[in-house]
Amino acid sequence: MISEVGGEGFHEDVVDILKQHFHLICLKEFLKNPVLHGPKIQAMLMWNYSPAAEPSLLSCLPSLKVVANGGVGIDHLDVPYINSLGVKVANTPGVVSDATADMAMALLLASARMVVEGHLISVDSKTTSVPQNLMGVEVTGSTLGIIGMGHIGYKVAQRSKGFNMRILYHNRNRRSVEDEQAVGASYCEKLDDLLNESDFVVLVVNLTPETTGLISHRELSLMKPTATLINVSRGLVVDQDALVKALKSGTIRAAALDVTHPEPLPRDHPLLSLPNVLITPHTGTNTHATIRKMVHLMSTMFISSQSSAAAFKGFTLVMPAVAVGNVGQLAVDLLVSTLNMSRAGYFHTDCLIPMAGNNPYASCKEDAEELHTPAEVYTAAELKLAVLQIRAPIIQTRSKKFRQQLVSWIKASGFSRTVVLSSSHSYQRDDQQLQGTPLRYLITPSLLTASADALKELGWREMERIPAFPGVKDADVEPRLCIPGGGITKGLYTDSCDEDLPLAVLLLFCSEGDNIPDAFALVNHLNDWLHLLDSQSQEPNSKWKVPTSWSLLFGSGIPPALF
Ligand SMILES: O=CC(=O)O
Repeated sequence: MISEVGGEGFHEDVVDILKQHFHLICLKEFLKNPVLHGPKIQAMLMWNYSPAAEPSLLSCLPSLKVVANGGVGIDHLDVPYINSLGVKVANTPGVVSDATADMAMALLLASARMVVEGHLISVDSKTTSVPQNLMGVEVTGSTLGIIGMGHIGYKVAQRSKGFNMRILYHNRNRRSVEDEQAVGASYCEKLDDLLNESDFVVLVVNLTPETTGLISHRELSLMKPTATLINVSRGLVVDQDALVKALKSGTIRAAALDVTHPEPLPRDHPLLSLPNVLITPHTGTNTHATIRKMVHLMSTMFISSQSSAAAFKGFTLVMPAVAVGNVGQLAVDLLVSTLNMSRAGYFHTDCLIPMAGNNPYASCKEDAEELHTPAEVYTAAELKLAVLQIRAPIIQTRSKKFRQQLVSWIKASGFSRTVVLSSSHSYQRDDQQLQGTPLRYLITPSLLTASADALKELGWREMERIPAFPGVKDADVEPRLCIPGGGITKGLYTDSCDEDLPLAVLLLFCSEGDNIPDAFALVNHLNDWLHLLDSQSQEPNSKWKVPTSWSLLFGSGIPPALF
């Protein structure tokens, strides 16, 4: 259920994504016959705070499983109450961060340089001369105080570094020294110090009981009279009456707000008539690219391995086989990291050794604390690409079951093709496999039809079938496919042939050891086919972004002092 298409609901531009995944019903339609529709609704997708997840509505939705919020802030949701109904709450972190940080910078710059005032003068029919007294304040080299150094706050810092700003931040937890150094930010344990010293104060906190009214009379009075307050978090973080007073009396220079309380403000609200306020209507995430990412994340988080909905219709799936040197997994790591893929969900299976760990692609401490599991699905919607990363060994006796689960999920999800990245023991190569490239492919008949031309152009080499008894050419016995060390590769390929599944295997002969160069070789090979990264680079490996977790790949090594 959604509130509506257009108006205050989901933008027309994203409805195609929703329709790919759901049978949509709008609130108005639902309300015409709640008894009929109620039991069918499994997900409520909120946009712009609606439909409101109120008891009167939720009680009509006995089959509801998830309330998914478009946006990261869920302060408008009573999460314990919703959970008590057996309903999960989801939001869209990560994908909103860039656009929101951009908005913070837009407000900061516009307020500092009086962009809106300048525009109004420029288009005013009475303007006859260029005003000399429209004076802004300098951004470059000034001091920025970021309150809330989460994902978005950190991105504000990254941007401000380019303006040569001195960056202070206040956060519940101090970030790592590496995070601080990367953007040149200094931690202010005391909020008061940050307020005292900053020329621009940006609010990027979540709204919680602790942050409600965080900026009130006392805090504003600590700020410089030349300072600007920028708010991209929630209106209630600022005591608006105190802000009106501070702006009127010159306690601070100006405020630039993407958020207010309420939204929009009553038309006679004093903030609206102050000359030193810039207000935008909570449009921090409003870019076509970002709303599509948000909606895609909201949609794909529901996909279950049991689901029969073709959730990834037309997508290419790339997945590793857990094989020699984990080359496939490392190659998939490079894809997720470089393409900045979003985690869309988990592949639920009882066939992998259970494990959990930190986020392997974390770019900051906060991200690193996210828990990750052995089989996760990531997507890059624009590229119609999904990957299933597998991080644990398959339980030996469950290999067949795992393959069956994979095949049925791949089929149900509607992938147009699957590419398995794999490897095989170098030392077990057959004579004919010893020369030339160590890269091989396999392709199922149903994918061959679609890819024959591409393969011809690539000039790739197919994995050779080898005689059943090495050295003995027995015409009665068909040569066999043999992938030593390849894990489920052979089984998955054979199952896919039987099931008519469009699947290719790209594999590399290699040995256990430092398999990073092998991973680059395999992912570059994949890229030659799929053109996921087109950047021309002299050094083919440098176009890939190495995930942070790779620094832990080989332990801490042998102490150099030994040599
Ligand atoms: O306000 C925007 C969000 O919560 O993502």
